[in-house]
Parts: sequence; C-alpha cells; structure tokens
Amino acid sequence: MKGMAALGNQTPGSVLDFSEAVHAKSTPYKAAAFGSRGKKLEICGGVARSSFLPPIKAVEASANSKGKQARSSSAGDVLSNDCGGFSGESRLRVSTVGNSSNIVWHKCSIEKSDRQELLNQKGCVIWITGLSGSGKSTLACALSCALHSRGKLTYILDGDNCRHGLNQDLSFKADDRAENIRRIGEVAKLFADAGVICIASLISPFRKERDACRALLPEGDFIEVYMDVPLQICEERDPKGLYKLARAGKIKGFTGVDDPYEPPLNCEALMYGEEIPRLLVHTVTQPFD
Ligand SMILES: Nc1ncnc2c1ncn2[C@@H]1O[C@H](COP(=O)(O)OS(=O)(=O)O)[C@@H](OP(=O)(O)O)[C@H]1O
Ligand SMILES: Nc1ncnc2c1ncn2[C@@H]1O[C@H](COP(=O)(O)OP(=O)(O)O)[C@@H](O)[C@H]1O
Repeated sequence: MKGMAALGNQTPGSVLDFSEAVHAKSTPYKAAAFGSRGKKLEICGGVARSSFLPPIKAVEASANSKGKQARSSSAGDVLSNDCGGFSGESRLRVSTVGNSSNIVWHKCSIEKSDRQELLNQKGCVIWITGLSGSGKSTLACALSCALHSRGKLTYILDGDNCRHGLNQDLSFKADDRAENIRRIGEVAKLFADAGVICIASLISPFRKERDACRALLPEGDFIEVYMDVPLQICEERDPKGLYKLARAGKIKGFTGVDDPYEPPLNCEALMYGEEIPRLLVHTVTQPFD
C-alpha cells in the first residue's frame, strides 16, 4: 500500500470543500477517492487519512558507471557547499545521465525539507488525467482555489497551457505526447521539490509514461486522479468543438476518437459523474513535523 501525500498542516480528517471554488451547480459531484493506491477514502464529507512520509534525505550513492543511463539523480554524484561561502565539503563525482555526460550534481545546504518547513506544507504532485472535456482543468482550478484559500501554495501545470510555451515544439503523435508527459513530470517534480503542491492537468493517455512520472517522486508524493468520464459525455460537452472536428476528420489522432487512452489501473482518486465537483474530499494527513 502506498501512503498518501500530506498537503500540509491540516487537521487529520479535515475536508477540502470545493463548493466556493467551482461553478454554480449545486449537485454533489460523484467521486471516489483512494488514499493509498486502491484504498478507498470517504467522499462528500468523509475523511481521508494518510501516513506522512518524511522528507527525502540525500543519500550518497555510488557514481554511475560510464554510459549507464539513469533517469535522474538527487542522491549521489554530489558537489555540495554551504550557502555562506566556500567552506562546504565537495565530493566531486562525474556521471552520465541520458545524453548528458560529464555532469555533476550540485547540492545546496537548503533542502526540500527546509523549504517545506518555510511553507508549512509538503510538496507533492496531484496528477489529473482523463479525456479532453472530462473536467481536468476545472478540477485543477477548484483544487488550487480551495488549497490557496487555506494558505497552501499550489501551481497548475496544464497540458494545454504548457503547449503554449515549454512544449510548443511537440505534436500529438505518440512520441511527442510521451515527451510532453515526461517534461511535465520532470517540471512537476521540481515544483514538489520546491515545496509546492503541483497540480498537473493533462490528458496523459499513456500508463507507462504516467507511471514513470510517479517513479520520479518518493512514494506517497504522487497522487493520481482519474477523471472517469465516458467519451460520450465528453463529446456532448465538447466546449472547444474539437470532438466535432475530429469526427469530421478535420483533426487526426484525437484522444478517444482515433487515438488511445489508457485508464489508470490503480490510481489514488477516481472522479466520475456529470456534476460539477462541489465537494472533493482529499488527502489529509498528519501534521508536518
Ligand atoms: N489530437 C488531440 N488529442 C487530444 N487533445 C488535443 C488534440 N489536438 C488538440 N488537443 C487539445 O490539446 C489538449 C491536450 O493537450 P495535452 O498536453 O493535455 O495532451 S497529451 O497529454 O499530450 O495527450 C486538449 O485540451 P483538454 O481539452 O484540456 O484536454 C485539446 O484541447
Ligand atoms: N464535473 C463536471 N460536470 C459537468 N460539467 C463539467 C464538469 N467539470 C467540467 N465541466 C465542464 O466540462 C467542460 C470541460 O471541462 P474542462 O475542465 O475544460 O475539461 P478538460 O480540461 O478535461 O478538457 C467545461 O465546459 C466545463 O465547464
């Protein structure tokens, strides 16, 4: 069982009420949430409990052998120094990561745990996946509003928005979608490392790539939320008219129409139904140390 990420210093068992944060409809949103992967949390006035995972401590690891591919490393291969000057210990280890050779991880004495303490919250990634029109952006915004109003620092990485900048070189072909997911996963990891609650909201149709993003974070710090809304409903909503264009053959490779979507097998939270998410019971957690 995986633990759920702590979102901050909330009273254990407290509820994130989205009623102020979302549109006007008042019918409760139907949702099921799973705290640890597969472990159901109560919804709509329920309680979500989780085990607090201590902040990661940098562990010295042996240097990568030449040519060995490592996804990323925050441990080992360390060049460290204190903020105050040049007195810090340096353990210079050169490594190769992907196509980057002769690189050295530079470590600072201010770590994730220090930033979390400053912000009084725990950095984590809430990853919202689902078809176009399933309500990802709506939920991301509602979640951000709800947490913000509770004094929690959040940042949304929206697939559409990131494609306006960081990912503007990527198409919707499978390889580019995979790269889109990978990049957003890496950026989300940086936000979490900064102590921010990062809400990633993108179709992210491939299970393998989503799982790779999960693997970038300590256990419990990646909360996968699946918008389990049937294609038919998404298509009826069609707020941007894209499904219509896809059905007319004017957009090729549209997710759900003529491009695949692989639903999560074991996500932390499952959102379904047609109503606006008025209530989402979320994670919560043991107090921050
Ligand atoms: N071919 C195709 N398939 C799916 N979606 C398409 C496509 N072309 C453009 N769009 C618009 O791009 C938004 C999805 O971008 P993402 O970065 O989230 O997609 S992905 O994760 O790389 O699959 C998606 O936004 P959302 O509706 O917010 O999901 C669409 O508006
Ligand atoms: N739970 C919901 N019930 C009904 N309509 C919703 C819900 N969530 C979002 N919508 C509406 O569906 C449309 C698509 O929502 P959006 O958040 O843009 O989806 P996505 O980001 O997945 O494409 C919007 O018009 C939005 O107002």
